[in-house]
Amino acid sequence: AVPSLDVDPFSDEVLADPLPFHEQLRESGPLVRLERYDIFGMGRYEDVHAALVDWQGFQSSAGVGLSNFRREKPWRPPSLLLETDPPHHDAPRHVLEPILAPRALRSLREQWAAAAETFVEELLQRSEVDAVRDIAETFPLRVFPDAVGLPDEGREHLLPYGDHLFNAFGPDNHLVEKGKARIGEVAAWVDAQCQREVLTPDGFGAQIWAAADRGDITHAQAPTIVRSLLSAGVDTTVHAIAGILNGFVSFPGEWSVLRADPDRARVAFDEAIRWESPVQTFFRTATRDIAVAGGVVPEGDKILMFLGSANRDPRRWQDPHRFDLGRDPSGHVGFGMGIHQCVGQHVARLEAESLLRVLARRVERIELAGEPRRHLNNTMRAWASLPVRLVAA
Ligand code: HEM
Ligand SMILES: CC(C)Cc1ccc(C(=O)O)cc1
Repeated sequence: AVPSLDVDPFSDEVLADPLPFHEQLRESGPLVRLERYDIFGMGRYEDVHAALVDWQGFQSSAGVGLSNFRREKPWRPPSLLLETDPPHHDAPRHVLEPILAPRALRSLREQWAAAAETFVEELLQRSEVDAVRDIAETFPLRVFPDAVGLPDEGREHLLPYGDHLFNAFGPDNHLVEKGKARIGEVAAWVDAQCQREVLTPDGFGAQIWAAADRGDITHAQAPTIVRSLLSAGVDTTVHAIAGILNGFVSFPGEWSVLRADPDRARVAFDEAIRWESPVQTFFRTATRDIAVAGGVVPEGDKILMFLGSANRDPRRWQDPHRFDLGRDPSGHVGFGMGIHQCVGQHVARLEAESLLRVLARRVERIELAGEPRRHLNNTMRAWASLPVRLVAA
């Protein structure tokens, strides 16, 4: 029989420190019933990986949150990538892939390297900063909206939009409630930025509209695909960069490793995604009674995949809790896996790498300078504050 746990994975206590629950989940078995929400949970790398790559058995079009779109109306029109399955998923994905591919980001590499130099120069005017507010939130919000092609005003809507979106993948708890008051106005602003006339002619957004002109997607689909960039591309990178800095603060020896070899900035990013897993969880829905390791998931049931747990599963990773630039982090599921694997991961990597290379050259040591504070979110592993001292090289 499938073992069951009565723990609430979306409780403040588990969201603040999920590691004990992840251990309990992995040790209970490959498939576990989470009674609190009448769903299944998977915490081991092998089983999460298997479910992620089996898009026929575990679908996305019923929603990747707790809410089943077959039974409840989504709070916003579904994404044409995240919340679709083949064949509907194919065209939007094939439009975004070349726009966000490494070779398409070459000009951004130079622009973001220069932006990082300017940013770090400003940063080093102060010796103590908050790594969340002054680094992780500031740099991405300075470079990414420009790359999409957004106008300057109103960008303060982006973080609240993402925060509510990621909360809304979970149950309707106090975290979702707190976003409801403003989300109407915030979502209206985001939707307005996806219209062709507000986007600059050379950004990712304009390239999506150009794909509609070519007939690769319809003009009706274009704004929702632009919305995907604004939904997935901000809070994720902000919390990932905060997570990387937390990694270096928690394992100071690793900063010396990076300074000795700045080319390690790329592997540092992926090791940080594995270790922190900014996107901790999301769901799939069984398309039929499906036999998996540990039991059968009935058709229509939701499966919650714990990426953060899979990325620290001792069955897959040696010394999993150690942030280690010497390790090969490839294969981590922090960007998902399979046909929905993060299409923006190269943009995220470039953002982090641009920043890390300059910090590694200009900053000799990053030290904790106060009590870190968690930012709770149903899906994201995030910091509210991370006071640090930057010792200039
Ligand atoms: C460190 C930063 C990021 C993390 C951790 C992250 C994580 C993820 C994960 C786990 C998925 C898979 C979702 C699923 O399988 O249901 C995903 C999908 C996606 N991501 Fe990212 N992401 C990041 C940055 C970005 C950026 C910068 C963009 C846009 C430029 C982006 C756009 C997308 C889109 C559009 C999808 C849906 C892909 C599909 O369904 O085919 N992400 N991301
Ligand atoms: C980890 C994923 C849930 C992040 C994400 C959010 C939103 C979208 C979209 O297409 O709106 C895509 C990906």
